[in-house]
Amino acid sequence: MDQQGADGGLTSNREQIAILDFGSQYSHLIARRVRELNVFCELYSCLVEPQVLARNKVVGVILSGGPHSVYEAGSPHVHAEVWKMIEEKKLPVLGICYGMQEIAHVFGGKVAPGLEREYGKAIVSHIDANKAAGEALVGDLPAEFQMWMSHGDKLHSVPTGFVDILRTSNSQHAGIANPEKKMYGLQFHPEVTHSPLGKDLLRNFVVNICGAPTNWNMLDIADEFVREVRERVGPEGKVIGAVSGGVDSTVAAVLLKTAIGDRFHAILVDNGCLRKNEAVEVVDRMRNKLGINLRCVDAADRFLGLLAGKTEPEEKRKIIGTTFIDIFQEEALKIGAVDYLLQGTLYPDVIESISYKGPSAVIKSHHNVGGLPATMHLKLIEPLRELFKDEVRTLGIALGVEEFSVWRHPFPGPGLAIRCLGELNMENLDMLREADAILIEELNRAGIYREIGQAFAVLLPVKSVGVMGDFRTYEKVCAIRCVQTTDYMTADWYHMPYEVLGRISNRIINEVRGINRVVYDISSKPPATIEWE
Ligand SMILES: Nc1ncnc2c1ncn2[C@@H]1O[C@H](COP(=O)(O)OP(=O)(O)OP(=O)(O)O)[C@@H](O)[C@H]1O
Ligand SMILES: O=c1[nH]c(=O)c2[nH+]cn([C@@H]3O[C@H](COP(=O)(O)O)[C@@H](O)[C@H]3O)c2[nH]1
Ligand SMILES: NC(=O)CC[C@H](N)C(=O)O
Ligand SMILES: [Mg+2]
Repeated sequence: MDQQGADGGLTSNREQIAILDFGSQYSHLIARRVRELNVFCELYSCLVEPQVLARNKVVGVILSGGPHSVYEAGSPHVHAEVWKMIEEKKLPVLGICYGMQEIAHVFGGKVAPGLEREYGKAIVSHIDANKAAGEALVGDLPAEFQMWMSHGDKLHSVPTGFVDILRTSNSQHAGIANPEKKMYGLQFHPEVTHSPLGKDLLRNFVVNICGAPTNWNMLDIADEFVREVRERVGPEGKVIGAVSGGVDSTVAAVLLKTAIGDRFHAILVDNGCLRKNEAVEVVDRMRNKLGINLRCVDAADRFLGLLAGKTEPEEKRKIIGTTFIDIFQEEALKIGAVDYLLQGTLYPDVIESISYKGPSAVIKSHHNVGGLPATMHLKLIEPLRELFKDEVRTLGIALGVEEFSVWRHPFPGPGLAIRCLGELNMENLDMLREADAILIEELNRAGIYREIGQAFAVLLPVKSVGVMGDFRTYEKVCAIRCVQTTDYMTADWYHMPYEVLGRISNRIINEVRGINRVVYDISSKPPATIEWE
């Protein structure tokens, strides 16, 4: 299990590939690709201190791309002590784009602006005279292959001890190698899907050249976690956990229950902003299907009382966030002698706070992980801290969590409070609950629920005129939002078949009193966000 050190660095006891992030938009993708090879890796800031890396069992290093130019004053560079460590431990290094330019910069090559910027597909071929030098990295790739480029700077001469191994029509230096030092550089991005053989190339580096173990597999992780929790909590210790019925907290709860049985107390808070029948269904599923000791705290009136008259999205979130924690602490006191709190933090949450770019601007307050109040004395248990969302899903399946829970779309903690725009009241929330239930039912009926990353209805604080059965109506507008996404950081609107859209619209207008118009949201993220508030 990862632990956060005093200097903010992580410590893990697994052999790993360290990815140093120079701020590329693809850095997370490098991590994803390496994980898909069943190899454990972690993302670090490119400015990582040597002692942070030294605490981990690093078997190889990947330098990511980045927006800067190595020759500019103030551009980021790997710590000299880290380079020293790499050389002393003879760690293999793969530099990608800026990463290759960094290798060139450090080892005496020349990097300068190219005549043409190069974005998009490029055909890469081997440099036959240096075949032996590139053998370990690209020896098994065909004579020509397609890779994705995204750069403006270029290598004008190779660094000392390196030779060119790959070229494109635009550059003699598309790939460089120093096989003695096991150091390689690539001008292109093997991590993106537009580089079809990129995964083979990465496998050659991490598995063959670095010798990283390919044992990152979800069942082993589960066993390891269960052992660690038993040790940490001891034979008597109790743990409480906030469990929403979403995939993250469900998988985390199953792990805790396996580790300590009924000494794990799961709590579902009904904040009045859950979906139709949700509290009843989650309790039923958790207790009866998964055997988890879960209690529902009905706090709908308390939340709605505090939210009355509030319309500003961030204010709504803050009220809900703090009230969740208040309830949690009250429940911990009732149970008594609870030392630990289970959280469903995922790896992307951790990455956000360590990336080179630093924590991004706060768009929505949920992005602030670790915003727990100082008055909270519970110690954290975060079993999913090393995992990406799809790894959590794989783990859920391996642990026998039913498909329904595993594939559920994410549902935000503040729930319908941020989908009922403007002022909240029970009448509007009930309207939204009905519309949302119809939407989800129709997506399931059409067999397209799993094609969509997230789907929901939004109740707009807008009225429009309609005509129903010869009467004038003046009622609310409901927006439907369906997006396709893998990481929820970017998203495209889902191109929903017209017949399904038609059925959803008809049913909502006919069946939900108070709504007389349905519109479909066709905004991507960015510039929109997934939620409306
Ligand atoms: N109604 C709730 N009752 C108790 N805990 C909750 C509730 N809603 C959210 N939480 C807590 O907040 C955490 C973050 O919520 P989040 O929605 O990101 O995760 P999730 O609900 O587990 O999964 P998903 O992202 O798939 O919805 C949850 O893991 C859970 O611990
Ligand atoms: O637990 C949460 N608390 C929140 O306050 C919150 N706001 C957004 N989300 C979820 O985050 C993902 C990205 O959403 P946005 O594009 O709207 O930022 C989407 O999956 C959103 O549903 C939240 N989750
Ligand atoms: N994608 C990158 O890493 C770009 C690196 C550098 N800024 C260039 O334009 O060449
Ligand atoms: Mg949720």
